[in-house]
Amino acid sequence: MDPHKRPLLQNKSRIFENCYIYILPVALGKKRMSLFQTQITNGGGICVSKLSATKCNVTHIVLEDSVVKDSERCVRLLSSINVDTNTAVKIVGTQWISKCLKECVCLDTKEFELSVEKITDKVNTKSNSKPLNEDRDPGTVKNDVADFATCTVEDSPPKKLKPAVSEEDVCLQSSSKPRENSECNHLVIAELQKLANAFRSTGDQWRAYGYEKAISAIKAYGSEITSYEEAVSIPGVGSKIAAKVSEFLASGHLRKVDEICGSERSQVVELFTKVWGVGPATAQSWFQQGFRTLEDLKANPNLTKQQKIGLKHFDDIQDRMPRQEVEQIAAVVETAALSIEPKLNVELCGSYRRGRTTCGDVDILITKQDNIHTDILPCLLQQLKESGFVTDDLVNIEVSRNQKKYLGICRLPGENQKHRRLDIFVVPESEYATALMHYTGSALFNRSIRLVAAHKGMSLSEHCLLAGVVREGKEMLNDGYIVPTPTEKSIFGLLGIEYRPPEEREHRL
Ligand SMILES: Nc1ccn([C@H]2C[C@H](O)[C@@H](COP(=O)(O)OP(=O)(O)OP(=O)(O)O)O2)c(=O)n1
Ligand SMILES: [Mn+2]
Repeated sequence: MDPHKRPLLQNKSRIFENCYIYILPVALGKKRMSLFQTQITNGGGICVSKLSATKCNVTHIVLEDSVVKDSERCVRLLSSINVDTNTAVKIVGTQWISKCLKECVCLDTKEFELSVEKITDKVNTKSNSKPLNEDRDPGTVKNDVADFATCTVEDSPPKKLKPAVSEEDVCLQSSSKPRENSECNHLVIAELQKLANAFRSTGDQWRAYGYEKAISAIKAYGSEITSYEEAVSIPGVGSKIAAKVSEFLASGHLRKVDEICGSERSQVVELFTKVWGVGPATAQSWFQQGFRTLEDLKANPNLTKQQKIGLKHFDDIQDRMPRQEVEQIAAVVETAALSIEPKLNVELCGSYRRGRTTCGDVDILITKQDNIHTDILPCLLQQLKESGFVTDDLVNIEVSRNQKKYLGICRLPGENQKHRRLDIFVVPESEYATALMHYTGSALFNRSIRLVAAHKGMSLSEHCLLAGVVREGKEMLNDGYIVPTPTEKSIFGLLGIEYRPPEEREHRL
């Protein structure tokens, strides 16, 4: 499925309307449980947390897929909750929810259902042909239901469970081994990242984007992925990448990584594209010409000015800096800017504003009030170069409509300081919020929020938010009109989505 065409959660219709769903927490981790609950609620359904109190309303009981497949275990678990076989309650696997979400409809449960007759038969056989729960002391049944069915994932496991629930089930409820969980996801992510990098360096941006989106989604998901179904249920992970996750879970290995990343060519091309100013085509042609190492490249007479700078500071630029250093660099720029014009607003954006502990560069947004007519950026750069702080220009001042942008390299004064990438953006007051949002990112978040805007007949850029935009395919039939956006919150409001603080913009919407 085209990832751009996948409906966003916010746009999902009320697919679970009239569904009263109880999810059995067994074998579901906290994160997964809450993900399902959120998705059901967003889809207009009701999550029933206490089966005992509302059982007459429950339309669906959802069990983890592995549990549904193990009928013996189902018998044990269901006999400990008060399942009334005479009601039309459907007992389904979690895959039902995943598929409904994926296809945006409330699918028929047949394919995912556990037949109640089948269970009743089994239970009856086990309990000497007596109907479910009939041979049990009503008090015991009540306690089972209270102990088990009211146990939400936040609760600690019931202290004393009746024999109907095994020790194993109790352990699974608390989603054990969180350290191993994240380790396993990290390993999968590392393999997928290799593929993303390889695709990017060969110029296959579309595929690289697909992998990066999936990586971001897996990071956001958090709990251990244990199956293909679970992987594919994560919004942002398509069937092909879910199959890779599943291959890795089964073998600890991805054949595609060997195939794509194993060759000398791919390793060299990937290294070359890390040099600032080098794209996939250039990197490939250098490989073709026989260059293999960064040392080799220094002897290449065809390097551009930017590539020479990128090569000279390669190690420093690759290194991510701590937040404190970002603050020190920003302070130097702010002091210089305010010495030129005290009314300027200087703000840090990029990964720093999103709260990342390390940053690849320093992104500084300077907002200039309409009554300031000084051409700030050239004056600022002159000052920063005279003091020796800015050491190299990568791109001289670029003008885009009302905004100006500078990309370069700087270094803090003092011993052992590294060269760092510095970006400065100067924007007018009217474009402040859209620019702040754009340069805060992340790039993935920006893409997804722009997509939301497009779905609503709007267009969002670093310059402005346009409404009344009419598109036919990629063509703009009507450019629309600018809607004032004084703050970031106003942008979220106009797009009809809940405000997200910068720390929550690491992943797509
Ligand atoms: N292709 C891109 C590149 C950038 N940006 C926006 C979002 C980024 O967050 C912001 C700054 O770009 P950076 O490359 O500096 O990225 P970050 O600051 O997010 O990360 P890093 O720590 O690597 O600098 O610009 C974008 O929307 N699309
Ligand atoms: Mn940055």
